Amino acid sequence: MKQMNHIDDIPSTPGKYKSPYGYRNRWHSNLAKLTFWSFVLLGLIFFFCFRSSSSSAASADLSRRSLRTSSWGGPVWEKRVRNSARIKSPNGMSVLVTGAAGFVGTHVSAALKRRGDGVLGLDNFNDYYDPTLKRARQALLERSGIFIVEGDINDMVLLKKLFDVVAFSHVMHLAAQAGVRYAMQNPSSYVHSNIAGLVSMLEVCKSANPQPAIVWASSSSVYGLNTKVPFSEKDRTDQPASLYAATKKAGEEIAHTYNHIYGLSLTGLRFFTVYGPWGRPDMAYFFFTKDILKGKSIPIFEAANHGTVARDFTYIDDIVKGCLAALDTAEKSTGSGGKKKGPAQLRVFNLGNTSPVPVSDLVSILERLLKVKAKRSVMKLPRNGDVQFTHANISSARRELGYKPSTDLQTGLKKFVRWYLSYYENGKKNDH
Ligand SMILES: O=C(O)[C@H]1O[C@H](OP(=O)(O)OP(=O)(O)OC[C@H]2O[C@@H](n3ccc(=O)[nH]c3=O)[C@H](O)[C@@H]2O)[C@H](O)[C@@H](O)[C@H]1O
Repeated sequence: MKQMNHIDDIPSTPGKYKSPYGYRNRWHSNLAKLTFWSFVLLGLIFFFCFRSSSSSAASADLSRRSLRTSSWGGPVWEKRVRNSARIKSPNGMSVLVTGAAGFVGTHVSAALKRRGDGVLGLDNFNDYYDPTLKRARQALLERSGIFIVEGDINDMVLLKKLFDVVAFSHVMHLAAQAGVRYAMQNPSSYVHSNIAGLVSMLEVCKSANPQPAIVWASSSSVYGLNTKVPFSEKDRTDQPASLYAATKKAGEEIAHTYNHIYGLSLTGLRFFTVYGPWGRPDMAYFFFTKDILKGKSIPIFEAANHGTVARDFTYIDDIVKGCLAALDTAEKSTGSGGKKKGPAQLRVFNLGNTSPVPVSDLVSILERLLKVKAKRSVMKLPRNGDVQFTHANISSARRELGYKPSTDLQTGLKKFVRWYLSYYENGKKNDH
């Protein structure tokens, strides 16, 4: 009975249990609770440690993959690097060209090599557009003795190694995430390449001994919503219309900082819609050609009230001349051991053609060259970063670089179409 009573005495609400043994029983119950919660806590600690270590491994893996650096190093690799960067002409320079498998990078590298400069390429061969085109450009450069190291500009260990092996006098920094409209799809790739990548490059350059002079690709897009034409370097550039433009503008400010603090010689080139053979398949003139030939309709943008959309299309050979002149006139950086020793050169130039052409005229030229009528689908300029027109004032580049563009759109597109047909049609490559 007593037992029954005892069992009956256990209340449904434990806190209300009045133990006849008072303190001792409460102590036992507290100990049990403490042990239970300690196990729970330990379990949670283990769970979170495991989770965070596996997620940090995942993010490290992600960052490793995003660096896209293939294996490098060793005596054979170093010999290839040195040979490629070896200067062959008396007053030549040794140039590290980033983005060497890109459109402008390939042409600039080939032109430097032709005149006897030492050239080493660096490229991550990402798949923003068909990598087989980049590989074909690489093969082209290899035939003229240019080695392209496969790696990302964010890989500072690799960059430092390149400067350990070769004392580059110049860096032609063309590696970037290009394209105005793609910035809405993949914003972080613009931050990764155009901001973080630029900073990694400048960090390594500032510590290099000797510091190289740097020429790098900015963009006409920095003029953004500026309406004063033609665009002059003195015009405002604080109204970018796309994230791409904003990252290029940020690059110009970053260049100012590294020039100011470390004495790096820096020249930014604002390219205006560069086109030509071996071009970029994401650009309008390129995919218009492909789609006209396939009989597909092409979207031609127009501004409000049927306003004309126009670009100051600039032919690649003119751009290459501008790039080489910028390298040739670049003064030495003034710092050493990461410290500034005196004021250094800081420049920015427009490299355009000074004659904007409406996009509809570009299509008419392509129709004549391809002998195929385009299926035009005129549509409103989408609000995804495009500006209505660009027009370069090039008097500064003319004065200081001797820059004189000489190829009109008709002539340049003729050369592009000839290349396009031989590359894709005769070569039967259609994966682009
Ligand atoms: O100067 C620059 O700094 C930039 O130049 C280039 O940008 P953009 O001038 O925008 O070239 P691109 O896309 O070929 O469009 C050409 C024209 O076709 C129009 N366009 C475009 C696409 C379309 O479907 N229809 C159309 O009418 C479009 O509205 C535009 O009027 C580089 O890509 C960029 O990386 C950057 O370097």
